[in-house]
Amino acid sequence: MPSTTQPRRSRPAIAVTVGEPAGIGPEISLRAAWARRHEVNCVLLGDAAFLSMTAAAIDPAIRVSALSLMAVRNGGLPHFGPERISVIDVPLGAHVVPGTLDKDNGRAVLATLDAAIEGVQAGWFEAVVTAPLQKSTINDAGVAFSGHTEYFAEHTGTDQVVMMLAGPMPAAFNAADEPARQFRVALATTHLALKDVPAAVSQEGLARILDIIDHDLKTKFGIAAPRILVCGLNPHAGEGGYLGREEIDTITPALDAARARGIDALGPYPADTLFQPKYLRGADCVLAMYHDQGLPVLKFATFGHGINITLGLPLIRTSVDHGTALDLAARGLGHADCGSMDAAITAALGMADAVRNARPHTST
Ligand SMILES: NC(=O)C1=CN([C@@H]2O[C@H](COP(=O)(O)OP(=O)(O)OC[C@H]3O[C@@H](n4cnc5c(N)ncnc54)[C@H](O)[C@@H]3O)[C@@H](O)[C@H]2O)C=CC1
Ligand SMILES: NCC(=O)COP(=O)(O)O
Repeated sequence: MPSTTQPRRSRPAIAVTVGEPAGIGPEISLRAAWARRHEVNCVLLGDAAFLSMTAAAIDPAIRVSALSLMAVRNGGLPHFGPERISVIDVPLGAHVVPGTLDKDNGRAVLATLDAAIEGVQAGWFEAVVTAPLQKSTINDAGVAFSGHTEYFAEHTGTDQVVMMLAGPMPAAFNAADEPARQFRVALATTHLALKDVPAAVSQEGLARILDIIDHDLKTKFGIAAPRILVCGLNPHAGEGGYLGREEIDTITPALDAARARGIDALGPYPADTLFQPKYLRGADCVLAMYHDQGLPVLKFATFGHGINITLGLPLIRTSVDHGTALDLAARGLGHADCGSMDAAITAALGMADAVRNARPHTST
């Protein structure tokens, strides 16, 4: 069966969940969807009346068309042109005061995630991009929730996913003759109290995480032979066992086993000295053991242009590298930077292309 590169659909449809309504998510979603409308059909999932009002306040030229979820279920996604942004209406529970959280809106935020998953599974969307939500508000609404990453895993029946953030590699970390590269940091554990991290790092878990990173970098990012550098858990990667034994008992055996399966994974490296050009030049991804071991470094280098990607899902999900920025939302529209949302949309399109091109098809 011949396999040829499949052209991108002229205007692919992706779902954009607008996140916490009192934060900057609705604004950056509308701005990015409007700015990119000729290239991509960003279908917003949120409260249509609230988004129409917000759109009018951002720019009266923005046109919004409300769709009911039921109508899309029955008739599919209508093929509107780029002169308007489609919004699938997921009504909020309470009036929105920018910058002020209201737990009565928590469940509606979750309902946008459910609609996005349904839409990808039904073939309406090629990918999902999520604007930031407030994890505490969902919990205040009575739903135990630790993040999109875990929610998408659970609601797609996926046992193991990997959170990876990525952004442009700082110029100083590139050789002069080298093309621009991405700086990627994946996490072995996600939203977990620090005291629970050591017990959550296991040989079996690391095996699955390394397999997912290797697989997804190949299939969704087109990297033929990904090299993954792995951090230790303890200071100085355990200092030969004197500062902790996880490197000896867990991480090193997991890396030996991964290499035996053909995965190019090296380490464990002391995390405090790994993030320097000498190591990063040859790496496609760094695997950190926990959230605040890897993400401060990545965000220091790329904040505002970085993205968050969930690897291992049966769908494409990208997100911004920042949170709800309630402080900015409280000040009114026009203060939030859209760079990360824009990058998340670009990445989702690129991943959708890679997946489409990897699929064998017969020319007719
Ligand atoms: N993907 C998601 O849903 C994410 C959600 N969060 C949630 O966001 C909430 C707030 O988190 P924080 O730690 O306060 O981080 P935050 O990213 O909301 O804010 C940190 C600082 O960065 C600034 N900032 C953030 N985004 C910006 C933008 N687009 N343009 C300009 N400045 C920006 C804010 O004004 C603030 O000073 C938490 O509930 C957290 O769980 C955090 C990260 C990702
Ligand atoms: N620091 C990243 C973050 O908190 C985003 O989490 P998620 O909601 O994408 O799972």
